[in-house]
Amino acid sequence: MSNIFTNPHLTSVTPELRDWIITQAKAGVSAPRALQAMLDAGWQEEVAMAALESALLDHLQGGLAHAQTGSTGGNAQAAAVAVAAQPGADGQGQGASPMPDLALDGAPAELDAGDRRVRVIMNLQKPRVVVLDGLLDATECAELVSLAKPHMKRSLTVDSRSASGGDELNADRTSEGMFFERGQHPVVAALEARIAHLLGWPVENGEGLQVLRYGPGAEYKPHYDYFEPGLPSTPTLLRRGGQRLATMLVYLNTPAQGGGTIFPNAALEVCAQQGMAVFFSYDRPDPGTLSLHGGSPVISGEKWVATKWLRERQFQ
Ligand SMILES: O=C(O)CCC(=O)C(=O)O
Ligand SMILES: [Fe+2]
Repeated sequence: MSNIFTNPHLTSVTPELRDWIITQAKAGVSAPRALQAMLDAGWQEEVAMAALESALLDHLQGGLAHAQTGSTGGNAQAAAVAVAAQPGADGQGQGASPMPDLALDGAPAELDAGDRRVRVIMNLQKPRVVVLDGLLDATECAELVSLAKPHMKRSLTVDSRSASGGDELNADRTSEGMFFERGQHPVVAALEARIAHLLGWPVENGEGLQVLRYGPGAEYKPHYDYFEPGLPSTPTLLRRGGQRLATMLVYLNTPAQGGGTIFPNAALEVCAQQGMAVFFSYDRPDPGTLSLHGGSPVISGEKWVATKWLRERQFQ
């Protein structure tokens, strides 16, 4: 099990480690807590301290000409506090970083998805949730289900206690699932291209499409899709393209009863209807985005969905 945190010879700050440290600071995680996560993951204290200090100071010097961090050897905790106090890091969503989003200025009834038009059903600002209709047609939904069916396995979630970011069975998630590679079939590629077109976000920044099946009683309890700062598994997960920023969930069938997607902070339930999709985004890995969501239990029938998670950078 080798990763950026367990290599005892690592003496320089990699871009992934730097991003992870800065993400921690922006999410309000204190420098001592970030340091502890690195120590827990097996880093030598001097190396971890140096990485923390240099990443935060570099970041401050690049983005914050007026930051008062003391001497050039100023301590990392002061730097972390200064970063966390910046606009966009305070839960107000003012960050300059681009986000995947839909072109909904002017309240259009339909959006261009490249090879088709999709209808806009609902547009909520906070949490950011948009419901679309017609992202897939019934034939495409059925094709995705039949391509996925032979490969379905009990869904796993990331084991947050493991620095390797391994998967584990989770009682909160009683669905079955599988992942396609990007572009693995024409119908997968078509959906990926539509999502990229609608959101202005490169296909390459998307994780492989995940298909889930829920039988009667199965559910996915409320959770966040972003990788929680400070957990041992997070640095490893962030290496593959940075944070998750948004989710596009497409309903591949219409369950007879139950199986909607709930957003408890908005008291909202999006009903699962074949071909419709719910998009939601989270501009920082923080509950303040109100992006808590879950798949409510299927009462009768079954539920099939496809999930596309969008990363900050190219997912590999
Ligand atoms: O099935 C649903 O409605 C939610 C699925 C979900 O939250 C996920 O795949 O991350
Ligand atoms: Fe989710």
